[in-house]
Amino acid sequence: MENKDILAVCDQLNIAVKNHSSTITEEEAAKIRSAAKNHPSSQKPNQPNRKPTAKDGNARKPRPISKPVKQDRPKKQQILELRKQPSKPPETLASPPSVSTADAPEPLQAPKPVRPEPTRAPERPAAVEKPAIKPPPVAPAPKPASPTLSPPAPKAEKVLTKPATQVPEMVKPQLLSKPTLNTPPKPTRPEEPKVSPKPSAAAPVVEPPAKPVVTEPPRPRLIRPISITKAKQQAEKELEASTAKSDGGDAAKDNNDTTELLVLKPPTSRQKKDKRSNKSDDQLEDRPTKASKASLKQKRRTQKEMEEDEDDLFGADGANSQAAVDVSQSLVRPPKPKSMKQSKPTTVPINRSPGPSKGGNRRQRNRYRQQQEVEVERPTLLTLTSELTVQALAAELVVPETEVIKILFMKGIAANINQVLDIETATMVAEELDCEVETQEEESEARKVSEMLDVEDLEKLQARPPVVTIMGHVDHGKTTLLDAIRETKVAQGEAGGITQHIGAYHVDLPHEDGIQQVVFLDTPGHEAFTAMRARGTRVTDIAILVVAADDGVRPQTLEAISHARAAEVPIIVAINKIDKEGAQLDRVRQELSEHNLVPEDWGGETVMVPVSALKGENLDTLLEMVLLVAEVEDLQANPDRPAKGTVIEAHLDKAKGPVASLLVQNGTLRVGDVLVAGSVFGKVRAMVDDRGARVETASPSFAVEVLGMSEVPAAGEEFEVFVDEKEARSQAGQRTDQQRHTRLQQAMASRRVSLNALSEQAREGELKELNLIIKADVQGSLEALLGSLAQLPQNEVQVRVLLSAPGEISETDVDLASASGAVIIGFNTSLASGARQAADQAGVDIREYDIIYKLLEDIEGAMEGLLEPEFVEEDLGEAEVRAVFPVGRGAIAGCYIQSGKLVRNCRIRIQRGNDVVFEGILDSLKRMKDDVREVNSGYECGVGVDNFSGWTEGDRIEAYQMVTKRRTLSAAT
Ligand SMILES: Nc1nc2c(ncn2[C@@H]2O[C@H](COP(=O)(O)OP(=O)(O)OP(=O)(O)O)[C@@H](O)[C@H]2O)c(=O)[nH]1
Repeated sequence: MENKDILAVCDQLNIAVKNHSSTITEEEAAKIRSAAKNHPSSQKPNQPNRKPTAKDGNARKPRPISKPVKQDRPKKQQILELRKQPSKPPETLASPPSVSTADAPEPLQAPKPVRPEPTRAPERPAAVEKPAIKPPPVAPAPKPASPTLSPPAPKAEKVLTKPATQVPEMVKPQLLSKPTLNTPPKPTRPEEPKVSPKPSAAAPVVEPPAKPVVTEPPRPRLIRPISITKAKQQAEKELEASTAKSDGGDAAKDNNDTTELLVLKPPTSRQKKDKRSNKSDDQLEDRPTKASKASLKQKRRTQKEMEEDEDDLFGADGANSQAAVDVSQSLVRPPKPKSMKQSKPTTVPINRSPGPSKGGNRRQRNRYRQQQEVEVERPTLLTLTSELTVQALAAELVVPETEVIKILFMKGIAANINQVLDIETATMVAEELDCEVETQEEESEARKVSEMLDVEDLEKLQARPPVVTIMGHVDHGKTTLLDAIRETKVAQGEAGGITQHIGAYHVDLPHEDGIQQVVFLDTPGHEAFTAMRARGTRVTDIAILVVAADDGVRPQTLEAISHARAAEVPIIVAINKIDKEGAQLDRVRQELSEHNLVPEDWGGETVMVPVSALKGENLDTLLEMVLLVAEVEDLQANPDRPAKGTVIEAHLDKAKGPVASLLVQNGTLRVGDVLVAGSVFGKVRAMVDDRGARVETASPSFAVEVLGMSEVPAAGEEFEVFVDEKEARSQAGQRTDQQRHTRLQQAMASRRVSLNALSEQAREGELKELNLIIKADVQGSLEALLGSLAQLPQNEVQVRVLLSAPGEISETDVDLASASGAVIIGFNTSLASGARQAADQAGVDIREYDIIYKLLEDIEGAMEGLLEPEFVEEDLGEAEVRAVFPVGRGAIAGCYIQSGKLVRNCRIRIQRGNDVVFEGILDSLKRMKDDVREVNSGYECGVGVDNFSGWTEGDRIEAYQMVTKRRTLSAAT
């Protein structure tokens, strides 16, 4: 029977077969056999239904043989053949016996009869396809189907399997060309085409979660021939159904095609990874639909077409494709050589994208490493505000503690990591590590420390008088100028003629038909008062720089300029002493210009007024300028609030107790106000203005002397009025504790200076200390003194100030001095009762001074007294040897003393020509025959030396003695 007849029989018997290659069971075969016996076709004589072709060739001969046996044998032969197939590749498997007989005649010649029908095989595909569509859908095989279960029709298989195996090659371009590929469901499950045949499967394209789906590797079973075949069938159905649809539909199909092809690509390791993490069953559900369509499309497209697409991808549609490449490359790593080449560059941006990629991790590591490197960078500038431990310093300098300890050790300082270093020592260490150090005090000294105005004040601001500071070099006439302005003679009353502490004076100036107040701060011009001047600048609004016309710009002039600039206040230059003969105005202007103070006359911006303070010349112009600049500055404050300001000066008055000069910078200070200045609590008992008049209030820019402070506050401290007394007290208490702690640290630091910074000298016994207790009238004087002392050379003798405080010298101070071997220095202060007596009893030296120069001189003297004296040669005389007298084993030199004298037991040097032949002690000196102690010049004498007898006439004797000589501090330096 012919195959189609057999298939017809199968159809009748309801045996599910697709074509002649389909596998049937033994039972089904038996049924078919019995049915076939009755089939009409089996009754007909078997005749070939076509003419033998050339291809058939020699098949003619066996035909007669095959005829007789054909009816008996075909079934068995078919089964036998089928059993051999499973192990063969699909193509081989796909060749059923009937087909193989067409190509190879040998089986036909076998003893078992075979029908010659194989020659009709070429016509079969059409017949095969029909039944392939008709059969009910086969349920998806749960396991990979063995080829024996569903050998495909030879032709159909060739069409399908080839593209299937080539898919990875052809797919890539498609994949790359369409971003929609992000969502391709797997078409490799053709068993489920009907589940979701929607072409809209492309929609998920935009959904990021769909991406991982794309990356899913196709399962091995998905490329089973049977699956593809079924997919094809299903796809054909769908094609038929959709041929009438619109172009849009086609487009959708195209998309699906792409997705279909995509999935067939071999998975990459990353895809596998992604799959593990992202895959979901739901996503898998969608695949069959797309797969079926893809299969269909695949069938319709030739490889050539694919390649054309690929070309298009990287051609006309460059932009889009590029984007697609970016996406898809991250998803799949297709092994496709051609497209790989094209897509290589596009992998770069993907690698750059943030994420947990290896590249990203490396970048993170690099960033971390860079951070590490940044952290390791050492600072080049260090700001030190207070002493600190070795550990803290090491941290600041970003070095190991051992490094700091090593540096200290090399300097002769043994320290551990908890050792506290003073700023000086810390600076030394930092400089060793090439790090500059600046101390906070230096930086902030001249700055306006805190803003006096609060936000609430802004609505109630009123004009206030300017606070003017007069600055300049020593003796350039600051006090005289101020004196001239306020028409008093302050300068004459000052000790030593020098201003020694800040004074604040109010001056009423006629201005625009009224009176304008100006507050002047008279700051000292001596170098020692630098700190105080800086403080003066800190509260000032305008600086008057006094420069003597006959002296020009001097070091402290420059210093004053820098302070004014640091405080950002305008500078008015008063060129003083223009009445003097040596006055050179232009020279002063020139010198100032070199320091960026260019006079207005020369096109600059600095107001310069030539004046004579002594003669009162041109002072009006100067004051006019002050008011003008003040106007421009628009100085304001809020008088309707509790006062806030700065302590200008403070001292202890025997009768009045602590007295503080306060400059009110904002608000109004009233008698009865409770205030805290620094750490000092106070309740204003009385207020006195600069003219000695009692006042009840002090408005902004007013300076008053306040009584009622509990202690002497430090000059330069800010003060603030508190509404609540309790709060004020607690605030003061807190600050006191803080200060006590700081003082303690300073005391420790003072001791450490001698122990640490100078430990090397101390070890060698060279270090001496001069312990001092300094009491002064006011805080400002103390600072000036301490500043001056600090400038004394202390490399061999160290000045240690054990105590410095304003007030009179008390018995307690004497006790302290006695215990520590200190000298008490009193500056502008007096002795408390009993102090002198106590000092006499304890043998304590109390020195009192009212001029700073004298004080410093004495201290220098005391320090020099502590210096180790030096031994120096002192020449005694010279003698010439004129005769040599042998005496026993030795010899006596007969000499003539040419200068000075020779003294017995003095040191002598015997010179012969330019050589020194002996150096030692002159043991015997005789005049005539008598031993004498010394012989003067012009006389002859006999000289004997125990260890030397090799005299020669003409030798010269130099006599000298070693004496100690007191050293000066400058020499010691
Ligand atoms: N010829 C002349 N001498 C003046 C003038 N102004 C000041 N002097 C003199 O210069 C000297 C110093 O004057 P002071 O006012 O004490 O100078 P200072 O700058 O305040 O000095 P310190 O307080 O030490 O900083 C005094 O002898 C003054 O008489 C002036 O305009 N002309």
